[in-house]
Amino acid sequence: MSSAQAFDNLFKKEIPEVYQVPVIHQREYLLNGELVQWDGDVTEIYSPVCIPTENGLERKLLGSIPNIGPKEALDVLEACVKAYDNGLGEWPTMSVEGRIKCMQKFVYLMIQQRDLVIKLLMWEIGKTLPDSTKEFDRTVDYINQTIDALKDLDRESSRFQQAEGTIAQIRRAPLGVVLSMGPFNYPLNEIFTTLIPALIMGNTILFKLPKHGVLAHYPLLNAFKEAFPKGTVNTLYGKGSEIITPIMESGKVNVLAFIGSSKVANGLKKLHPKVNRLRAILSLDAKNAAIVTKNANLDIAVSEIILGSLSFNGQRCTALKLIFVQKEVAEEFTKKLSEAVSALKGGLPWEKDVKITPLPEVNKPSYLKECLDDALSKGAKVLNENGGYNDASFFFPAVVYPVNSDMKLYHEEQFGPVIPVVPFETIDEPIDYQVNADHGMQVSIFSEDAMEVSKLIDPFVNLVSRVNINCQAQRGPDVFPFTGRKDSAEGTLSVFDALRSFSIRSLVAAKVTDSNKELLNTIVRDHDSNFLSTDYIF
Ligand SMILES: O=C[C@H](O)COP(=O)(O)O
Repeated sequence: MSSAQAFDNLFKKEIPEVYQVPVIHQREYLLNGELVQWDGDVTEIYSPVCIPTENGLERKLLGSIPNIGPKEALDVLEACVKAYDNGLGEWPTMSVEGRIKCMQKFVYLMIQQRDLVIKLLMWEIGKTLPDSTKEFDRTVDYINQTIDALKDLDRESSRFQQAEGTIAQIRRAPLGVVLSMGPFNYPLNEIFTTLIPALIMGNTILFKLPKHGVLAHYPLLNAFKEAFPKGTVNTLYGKGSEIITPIMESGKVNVLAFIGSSKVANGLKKLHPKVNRLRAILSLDAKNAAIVTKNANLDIAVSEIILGSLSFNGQRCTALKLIFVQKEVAEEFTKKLSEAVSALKGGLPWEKDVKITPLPEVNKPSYLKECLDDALSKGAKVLNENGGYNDASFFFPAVVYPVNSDMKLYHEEQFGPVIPVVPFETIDEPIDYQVNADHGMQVSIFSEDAMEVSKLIDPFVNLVSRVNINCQAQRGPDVFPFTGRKDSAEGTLSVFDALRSFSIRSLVAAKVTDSNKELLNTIVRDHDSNFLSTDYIF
């Protein structure tokens, strides 16, 4: 069967009614608790799912969003600054209990929109039905876990610490205005891993919507409006260079919460006139390696590497983007890997058992082809059937072998369905790769030999922020810390860490005297009667 025949009908099938979504021409943005109507420029939003037209395959129009300008963006910023009011606003001074109640209302309203958001995720970013469903449900779980973690943190804050004749209560205070921006690959889940903890800690939020996955947030706009006090969450739509530049230049953003490339993150930080006053929580570049030694169980390695390299078509920062295989097992491994990749089903996001779907980034297929051409011209081959087949937004995964350090695929973060495989003789080679890389997020080591694994863990725990043994790389479970070294991250996210990242410890301290002990116990009881704690130090 030729490639063209294999995927001939990919975009020509009837789309079941149950997966259809309405065209959404959004004209509102959230400013100071109101859904303000926009009648200026708009940006049209297209799906990676194409439809046949007389001009050939064309991305389906899903709707449009406001394209606000710098003036409106600065109004949105001012609403955020005003709602924070130097930490004296309604939201930053609200009790923890009050903030939790607002967040619970938000979750309740969000869940009402579950079906529509899941469908929009499939249409807008091409994520499969199981993965879109998981993204939504994981986000709800994340918010609920965050609420529980905040209760724990608040209990901690109620206790006093005593040292050298001083007693102190260590409280967690908000930081100010948080600009939250994130990528298309987890437009809901990953953006909420900064937005939600920042919000619940009492900060006010400027939410810049992602380029793809923006309409999936439309059904949630009203939930933000209804659940939180005016000005607590405000939304921004438009070109980053036009609207984010003046916002950063104003110097009024206290925290930049950004998930994307280190180049953009550094550019944004530089715009701030007092960068020492800016906290940055960043999740950035990564080209995570897998290392398959001659002692690996190759079947486990293959199935985990397929998950790691090709889940959501490889469009994950945690994806395995370079596979090192020891020469003794390279032939057997690449054979098993390319057979397994050839068997993956390509299709539309809602189709049963489909693993490979159309890509939202318009230029991605041509970029991937460029990477393949570069590798092929330098002696590599595509090993699997249909590898690199491309039609409009669809690109079937390619296993490329043997890759070496002269090729783009060795260095660049492909963020797409291409698996470069590098043969190695001694373990020094993958270690050198990681030492010389500008990033350091995760590695996956495949070996059944405990001594070998043990020897490999030691260098890698100092080079990356997570070493996976006989499994793919990933961010979750969300209670685990998620960070990276070098250009991969700044700060740490996780259910627990994020609450700390988006707050600052603020002490209430006093000399230890009988009268102060009495005073402080009263303060703690007052705080606890408000809410949670039952433990006292005295
Ligand atoms: O794109 C980066 C995400 O943090 C990956 O998350 P994940 O490992 O849960 O797919």
